[in-house]
Amino acid sequence: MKIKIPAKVNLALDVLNRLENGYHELDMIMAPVNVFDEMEIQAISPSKNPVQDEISCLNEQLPENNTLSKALELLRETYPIRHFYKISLHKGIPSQAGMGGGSADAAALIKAISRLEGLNLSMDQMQKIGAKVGADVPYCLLSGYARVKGFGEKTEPIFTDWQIPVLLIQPDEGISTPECFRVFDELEKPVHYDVDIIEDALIKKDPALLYSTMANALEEPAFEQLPILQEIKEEMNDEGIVRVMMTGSGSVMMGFSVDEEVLEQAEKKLKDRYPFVKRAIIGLMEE
Ligand SMILES: C[C@](O)(CO)[C@H](O)COP(=O)(O)OP(=O)(O)OC[C@H]1O[C@@H](n2ccc(N)nc2=O)[C@H](O)[C@@H]1O
Ligand SMILES: Nc1ncnc2c1ncn2[C@@H]1O[C@H](COP(=O)(O)OP(=O)(O)OP(=O)(O)O)[C@@H](O)[C@H]1O
Repeated sequence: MKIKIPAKVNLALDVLNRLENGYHELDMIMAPVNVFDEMEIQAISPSKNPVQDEISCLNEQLPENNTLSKALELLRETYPIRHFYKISLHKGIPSQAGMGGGSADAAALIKAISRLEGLNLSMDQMQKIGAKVGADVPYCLLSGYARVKGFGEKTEPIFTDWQIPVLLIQPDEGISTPECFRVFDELEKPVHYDVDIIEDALIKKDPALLYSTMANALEEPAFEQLPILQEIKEEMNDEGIVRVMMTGSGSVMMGFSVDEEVLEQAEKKLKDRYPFVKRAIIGLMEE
């Protein structure tokens, strides 16, 4: 089975509270974007007497304890899984980017194993497993536009078919999510945002309202850690891009303009300056 796995971006991220376990209570709007990982999953024939799953990534080094091995381990602890699997991943979603790459891979694998093993797991069952792998996995299982709360486990679909052009730029350096939250916790006056109004802008498909209200509370701590993000924001503004915001805990910056030509020109100008510069469509899950 071959699967194309879309990334996500955040159109809103408010941090409400620090929870006792060190995690944070969030209020977010997530959306799919047409940047993909590719994954091939095959059951290993019992005639080969397999003793474990074989997970490989063709174009990047994955840590031993990655989101795919974690998802498989949790599935095996909870459900009767009859086969071992050979899984080959090709990463197209940048890492430490705020685009949920590792979480999206885990979500796709949970869905695939449910089908291949005939488990027919419900969304709720899959999200319970997913939440133990990572905070973004429940959203990635749901997919589409969604309001996401709690530490990431409470997901509600947002019904809009808006397709929003965006220019994505990541510098050489990524940002570690725990490190970004650590710096957030040290901020003297964290700012809060009205996420309802951002959701309203999406439902109304109103670019002016969206661009003027969208917000990410992790931008300030991320800019403290990685000042080049502020420079990228200014460079994108200089190219005529009206609104620039970071996704998730960074380090990808998103540039918005209703004039796609502006995004195209900016992409041409900046593509040799940074390792990841890509025009994409938010809301689109196919190529
Ligand atoms: C901030 C976001 O990037 C927004 O999409 C995500 O919610 C983070 O999702 P993720 O990378 O799947 O997160 P996890 O792998 O579960 O957690 C990584 C680390 O991020 C911090 N973390 C994550 C989610 C959350 N609600 N509160 C947190 O404080 C914790 O320090 C945690 O150890
Ligand atoms: N399947 C995976 N794909 C990529 N990285 C993985 C995977 N599993 C574990 N990792 C590790 O997790 C780190 C961050 O992964 P990922 O790309 O998902 O981060 P992110 O962009 O910060 O995600 P998020 O938007 O959820 O915060 C990587 O640097 C890598 O070491």
